[in-house]
Amino acid sequence: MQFTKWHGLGNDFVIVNGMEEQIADYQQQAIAVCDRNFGIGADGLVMLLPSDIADFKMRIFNSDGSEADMCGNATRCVARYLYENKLTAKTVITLDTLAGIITPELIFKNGTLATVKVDMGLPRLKRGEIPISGNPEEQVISMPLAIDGETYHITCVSMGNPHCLIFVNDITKVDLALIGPKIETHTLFPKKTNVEFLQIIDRKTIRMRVWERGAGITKACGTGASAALVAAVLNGCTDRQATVKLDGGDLYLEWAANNHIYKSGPAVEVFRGNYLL
Ligand SMILES: N[C@@H](CCC[C@H](N)C(=O)O)C(=O)O
Repeated sequence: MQFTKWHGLGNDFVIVNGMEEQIADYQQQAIAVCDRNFGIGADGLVMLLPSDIADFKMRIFNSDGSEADMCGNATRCVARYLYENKLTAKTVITLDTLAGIITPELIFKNGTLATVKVDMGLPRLKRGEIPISGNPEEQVISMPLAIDGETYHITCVSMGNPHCLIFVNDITKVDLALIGPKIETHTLFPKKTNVEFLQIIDRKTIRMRVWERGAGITKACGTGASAALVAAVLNGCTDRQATVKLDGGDLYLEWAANNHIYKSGPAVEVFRGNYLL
């Protein structure tokens, strides 16, 4: 199986052109290739497939084999992969995902790729859309949640996939590996959730660390950074444009007047190879 290894701020993916490669079971393949000892090593497997409603279909599988609805960092990598491998000549590419049509745009300056800007679509705030148990019409903004004797104030946002965001005064004091899985698998979240801790630096800067559903601690999360901006605005902490500083680097976010979230950042190819099935 021919593959290419990419990352967006250290959130890394094995990208496979599913229009060329035949894979019997994507979930099993994701577990195998993502393994950092026995496989290629990645946070997720991205399959590129044909679509009737967009330029391409993107499917993303977490390292535990579960399929995710969307992946913000992967969309930037996929756009650059498609363009540089001449699978499209377009610089604005539509991707059919389980979260709807997502549109990355390659932005060049003086002939060199400067950034990839992604129209991440609309944030969804109702419990029923995220999903969170309880009244499906309600929003969850700074709701107290007690775990192991500690009370966290959670704000929940879907960017096609679920995010539970928690503001803290000092992010270095958060034991993400301990608390992340407890919130991910809490009974409030019927489809589990991604978990983000946020420290507000100023009205234009957020520091974020993430525990991802199905992948654990990762260096960055594009849907999570998008949800972080929404949560920060809803809690009155930042303006509608902010930099989200992740362990792997910075993403630039805007919650625009059309209510869409726009996210800009890098996409890097690391190596190509032939995986022996
Ligand atoms: N790293 C991604 C999100 C990947 C999917 C997530 N773990 C889920 O299960 O929802 C991003 O950059 O958005």
